[in-house]
Amino acid sequence: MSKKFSPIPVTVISGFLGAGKTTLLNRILNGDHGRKIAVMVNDFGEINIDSQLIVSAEQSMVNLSNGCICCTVESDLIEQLHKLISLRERPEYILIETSGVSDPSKVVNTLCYPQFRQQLTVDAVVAIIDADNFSSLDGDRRKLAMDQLSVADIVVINKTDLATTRQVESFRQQWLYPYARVFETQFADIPVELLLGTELFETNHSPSKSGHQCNANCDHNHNQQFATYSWESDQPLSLSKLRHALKQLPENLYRAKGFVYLAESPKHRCKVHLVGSRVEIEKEERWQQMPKNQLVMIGWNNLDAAHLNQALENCYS
Ligand SMILES: Nc1nc2c(ncn2[C@@H]2O[C@H](COP(=O)(O)OP(=O)(O)OP(=O)(O)O)[C@@H](O)[C@H]2O)c(=O)[nH]1
Repeated sequence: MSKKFSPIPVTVISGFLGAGKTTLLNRILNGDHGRKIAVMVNDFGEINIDSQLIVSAEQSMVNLSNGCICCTVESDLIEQLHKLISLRERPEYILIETSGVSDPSKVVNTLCYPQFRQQLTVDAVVAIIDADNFSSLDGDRRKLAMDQLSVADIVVINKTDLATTRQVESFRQQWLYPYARVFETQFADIPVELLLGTELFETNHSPSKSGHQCNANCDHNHNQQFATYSWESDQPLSLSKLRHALKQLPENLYRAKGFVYLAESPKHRCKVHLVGSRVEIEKEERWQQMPKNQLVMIGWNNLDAAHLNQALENCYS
C-alpha cells in the first residue's frame, strides 16, 4: 500500500428492506460511469441472495459475512476494505450496499477510522425510501428507517409509481432533512453522475451544518430485532401454489427474496420478491447450475420456522 494513491471514494447505499437498493446498485453498475467499481454487499439472511441479484460482470464483488453490517460484521467489513485497497489494481470507486436492517452511520464511522484516512473518502450516503411501504412501518422499524434517512446526503424517494403525489409530498415535509439532495424515482432511475463523485458527505459535515445526525453509537442489535428464515430445496414448485402461499404469510414477515425452480418453466430460474404485501415472481435466464429453490425471509417478533417450512413444502407441484 502506498500513500501516493489518492483516497478511493466510497458511496454507502442504505434504505429499509426492499426499498430498492439492489435496483439502484444495478443501475449504477450498468450506467455510463467509466469507472472500475468494487461492490460490497451485506445480506442479513443466511444465503447470499443480493450478490446473485447484481447483474454486471464488470466490477469486483465482495460478499460481506451474513449478519448486520452495522452490528455484527464490522470486523469483516474492515478486513475486506483492507483487501480492496491493497489490490494491485485498486478500484477507482467503492459502493457498499448495506442490508435493509442496517444503520449506515455505523458503516460511515468505520470508513472514517484513522487506518483508512489516506485510503478512503466517504463521497456520499444514499438512503432509499420505499414510497409504497414507508408509512406502514411502525415502532422500531419506523425508527430505523428514519435513522437511515437522518444520515443521508442523497435521498431517493423510490417506487413513486406505487404512491400518490400526496404521499410523496408528505415524505418531503415530514421526514427529510433540508440539506439532503432529493430525487423521486421509479425503479431508482437516476443518472449516475448525480450519485457518484458528488463529495456531498464532506460538504454536509462541515462544522457550519447543524442538525445532521451522524450518530455512530449502535445501541441496538438487529440480529435480535429482526428474524430470518432460509429455505432451500431441489424439488419443483407450482407457481399458483407458491403465489397463494406468499399471499398467506404472517404479517410480521415483511421481506422475502430468492430464486425458485418452477414446474411451469423448469429450464429458467425465476426470481421472487416479496415486500410488505406485494409479491413479484419473474422469469430470468436459463439455469446455469442444477435447478433449486433458495429463499430468504425476513421479519420480526420471531418467525415460526416450522410453519414457514410447511407452507413452502405445500407448494411442491
Ligand atoms: N413498482 C416498483 N417496484 C420497484 C421499484 N424499485 C424496486 N422495485 C421492486 O422492489 C423489489 C425490491 O427491490 P430491491 O432492489 O431488491 O430492494 P432492496 O432494497 O435491495 O432489498 P433488500 O436488500 O432485501 O433490503 C423488487 O421486486 C424490485 O423490482 C419501483 O420504483 N417501482
